[in-house]
Amino acid sequence: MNCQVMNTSSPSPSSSSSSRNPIPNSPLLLRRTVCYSLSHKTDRCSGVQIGGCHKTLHLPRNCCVARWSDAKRPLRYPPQASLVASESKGVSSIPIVGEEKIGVLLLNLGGPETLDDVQPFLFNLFADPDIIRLPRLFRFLQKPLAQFISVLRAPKSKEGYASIGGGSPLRKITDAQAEELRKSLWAKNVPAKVYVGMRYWHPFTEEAIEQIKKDGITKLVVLPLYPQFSISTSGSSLRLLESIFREDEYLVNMEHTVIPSWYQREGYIKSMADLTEKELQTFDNPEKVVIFFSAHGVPLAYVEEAGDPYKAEMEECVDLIMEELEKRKITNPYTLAYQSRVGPVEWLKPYTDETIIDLGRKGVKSLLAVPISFVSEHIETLEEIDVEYKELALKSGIEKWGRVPALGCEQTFISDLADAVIESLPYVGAMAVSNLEARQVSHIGGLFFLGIHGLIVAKVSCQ
Ligand SMILES: C=CC1=C(C)c2cc3[nH]c(cc4nc(cc5[nH]c(cc1n2)c(C)c5CCC(=O)O)C(CCC(=O)O)=C4C)c(C)c3C=C
Ligand SMILES: [Fe+2]
Repeated sequence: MNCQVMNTSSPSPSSSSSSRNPIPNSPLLLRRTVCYSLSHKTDRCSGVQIGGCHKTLHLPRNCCVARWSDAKRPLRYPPQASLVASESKGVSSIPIVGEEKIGVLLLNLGGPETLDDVQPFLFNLFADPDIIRLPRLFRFLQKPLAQFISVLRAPKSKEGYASIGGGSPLRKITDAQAEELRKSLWAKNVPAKVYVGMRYWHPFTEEAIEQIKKDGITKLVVLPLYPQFSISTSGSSLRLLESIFREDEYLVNMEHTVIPSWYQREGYIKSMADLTEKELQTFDNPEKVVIFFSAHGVPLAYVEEAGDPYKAEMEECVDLIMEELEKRKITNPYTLAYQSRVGPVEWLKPYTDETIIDLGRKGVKSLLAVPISFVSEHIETLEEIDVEYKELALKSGIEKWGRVPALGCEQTFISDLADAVIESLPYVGAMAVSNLEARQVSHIGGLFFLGIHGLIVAKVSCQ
């Protein structure tokens, strides 16, 4: 087993928010330091110890975690391996690099494809202990509770899905992203096969894993399609993967790298800034538009009690996009709020609906909504933002409403995801043509070895 450990301590991103223009008296985004610096590592591959947090982790030997926070660190390339495609560059051929067969597993939430799927989809979601977190003693209630809540919520959910065409577009879009990512990897001389594994609907993660085994993949890059990490999204999918891996001899011995979050990547930030800049031009007075970042919420206890880094990552992400816009002389006022709350508990604040009303009251006339936690269109962009929040905004005195589209298959974004994959493959990274090489930046993504569970614990315990 070849292991490599790099110091990935993550410096706070430089910023200049003082010169920007957050909205007065509204929830502002001035925080810029993110914790979970998994920074002091011992250089061992088996039972890796990670200090710097208040917990020590003992982790399996064949899993790496790639972080993207320190793009200026010296590059350490392991010995080069030659890239050989197994067959012609066809979709169906299984990629081989040297002796390796490379796979990329994209993780996403999944969505009901028909209205009949809605209730069973909701059951799967609410049966997840990372979505409804019950005390250990009450875990036996998880499934009955999931059944009860899913039946209760189904009519409202169905109405939403009916209004966007009778089902979620998430599968189609994720499949298209997978195909574009595959093409981009091949174009960069990394012949990899790309799989999609959904958490709550088809194609389930278990199905993707079966295919990965059938294909004899030897190196796997796990890439959640959530830019920011949350216990409820990437965390849940990684926890599931961990349990699947633990019980399977093939998987236990397969090298795999996890990319836990990637909101700091230049390509992602640039793509978000590009789309925002373009949409601002559709307003009569672009400089007067309030840029309204709307992220999916999580219950407050996730952040305050369980240590979910989601809020910190979201705030840093917004800062990075605004910094990029500022470089382009775009210094609009902006704010961040959280949408899509479910149930009676308190969620991350400020809430999107309350913030819209507040902005209307303060005399804001033009608003550009930027969906920030999603990379695909789905019910929360197409229905909640485009219909519900737009209607609320217009009622609240906002006259001009715009919305930045989700990234989907946007080219810079997909190419950057491909680079993220390449940089997480040490033996491929040396040979592949990623933008990183073109920029002559010394960095392979900061690899360190960590188990998936360790990752979740580490992410959470370092808050
Ligand atoms: C960053 C993204 C997301 C976070 C964080 C998240 C947390 C979270 N969600 C629920 C409850 C529901 N989510 C639903 C759908 C849904 N959620 C996300 C993303 C995040 N969820 C996506 C991409 C989707 C799929 C949309 C689609 O097109 O199908 C739903 C179902 C829809 C509805 O009825 O509103 C529920 C319910 C909780 C409780 C939670 C954090 C604990
Ligand atoms: Fe959700």
